[in-house]
Amino acid sequence: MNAVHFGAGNIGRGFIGLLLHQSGYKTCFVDVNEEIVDLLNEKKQYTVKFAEESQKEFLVENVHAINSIKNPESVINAVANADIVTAAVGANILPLISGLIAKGLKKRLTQSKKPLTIIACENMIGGSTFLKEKVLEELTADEKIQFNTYFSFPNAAVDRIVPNQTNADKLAVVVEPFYEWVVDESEIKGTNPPIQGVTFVQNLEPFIERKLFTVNTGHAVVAYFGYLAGIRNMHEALENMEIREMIERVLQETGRYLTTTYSFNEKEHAEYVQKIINRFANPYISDDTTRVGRSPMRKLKNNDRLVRPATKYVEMFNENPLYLVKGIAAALHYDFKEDPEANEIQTMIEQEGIQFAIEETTSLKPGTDLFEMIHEQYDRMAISKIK
Ligand SMILES: NC(=O)c1ccc[n+]([C@@H]2O[C@H](COP(=O)([O-])OP(=O)(O)OC[C@H]3O[C@@H](n4cnc5c(N)ncnc54)[C@H](O)[C@@H]3O)[C@@H](O)[C@H]2O)c1
Ligand SMILES: O=P(O)(O)OC[C@@H](O)[C@@H](O)[C@H](O)[C@H](O)CO
Repeated sequence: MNAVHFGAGNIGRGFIGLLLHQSGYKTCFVDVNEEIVDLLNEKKQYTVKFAEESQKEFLVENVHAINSIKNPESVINAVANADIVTAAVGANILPLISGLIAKGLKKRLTQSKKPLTIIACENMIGGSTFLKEKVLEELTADEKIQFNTYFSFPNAAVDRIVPNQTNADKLAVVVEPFYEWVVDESEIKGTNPPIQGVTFVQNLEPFIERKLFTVNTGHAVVAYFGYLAGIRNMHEALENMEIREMIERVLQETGRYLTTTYSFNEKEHAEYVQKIINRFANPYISDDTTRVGRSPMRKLKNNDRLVRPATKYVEMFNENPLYLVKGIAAALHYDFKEDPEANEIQTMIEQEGIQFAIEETTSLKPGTDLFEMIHEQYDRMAISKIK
């Protein structure tokens, strides 16, 4: 079986690539990073090591790679002949890979009518649907009908902490042992792709919201408060008692929303939360607050990990979630110079003011309680010691 995976980065190699290999696929990685592409083609294998006492190691074999800038035709052929297509490139990059996927799928239809599943493994709600929309933009009305008959883009939730890598071996990846990959099977045409370790569900919404609004909301809040306190490492941030309290409170707010909306039992959810906080504190992983806080514009969007649970909380309980609001204000203060989106927000605040920046980043409207609270917390943080 042949897999094509876009994005040979941390999650691509350390999570998706490993599971595809363990399921018997030969994986073709597609990437724009010349060094990684060349190394994959030279070695045809790499190692994945667990960040735990045992340091268990796995060898991922039968891999190669295509540089999509230099060899777009090869990518088109690979997609045309694939048994599964996956991606973990980042939400903002999906529109950049959609053109090649569309061309690959068009070519596939000229040679076979075999169904194909394409899964975007990004931290976002509706990642595969978004990729599908971008692919459909490349098609005629007739082609769209054919695509809808043969190709599935099921949404997915993926969970495994893979920090930025600092290994001498550039292909090796250190990952936490925990993982969860949940795929919406209600969208799949034909049979579910055989991937070991994937949980197929009929309704993904509870799973993606639970993951994004617990793991990623908690992670983001620790990262932004850690950064503002001058801390560069996620462990150290969690050792700070104020930040520890902040994450517990934020996850109580998202937990209240999640357990009220879905059938998660409160006790089990509390255990899920504690497990996640322990994962963040895994001493065998060294993760940067600036990796976890990366791309604050994306993280502040109204359908992402901070603003969406906050708006849902207000809608559901008619109360304001103070700690989520503090997390949003901290994200607006995040000024890491090497992060283009952080710079964009800081420039916007300097040139247009904080009101404009809140509206532009979160799409919330001035005058609403949530908007005014974010503004107030932002101002408080600006004069408090933390900044
Ligand atoms: N790292 C984690 O802990 C983790 C966990 C779950 C989900 N995710 C999600 O997985 C996705 C990838 O994250 P990551 O941490 O692996 O990032 P990463 O930066 O390590 O990997 C992204 C890869 O995509 C490649 N890329 C960029 N533009 C491309 C293009 N046009 N075509 C093909 N490849 C391209 C990059 O060169 C890089 O190798 C993100 O959406 C992230 O939110 C990450
Ligand atoms: O990848 P992002 O930028 O959406 O979020 C940063 C981290 O929270 C994220 O990568 C986690 O490590 C991951 O989602 C764990 O499953």
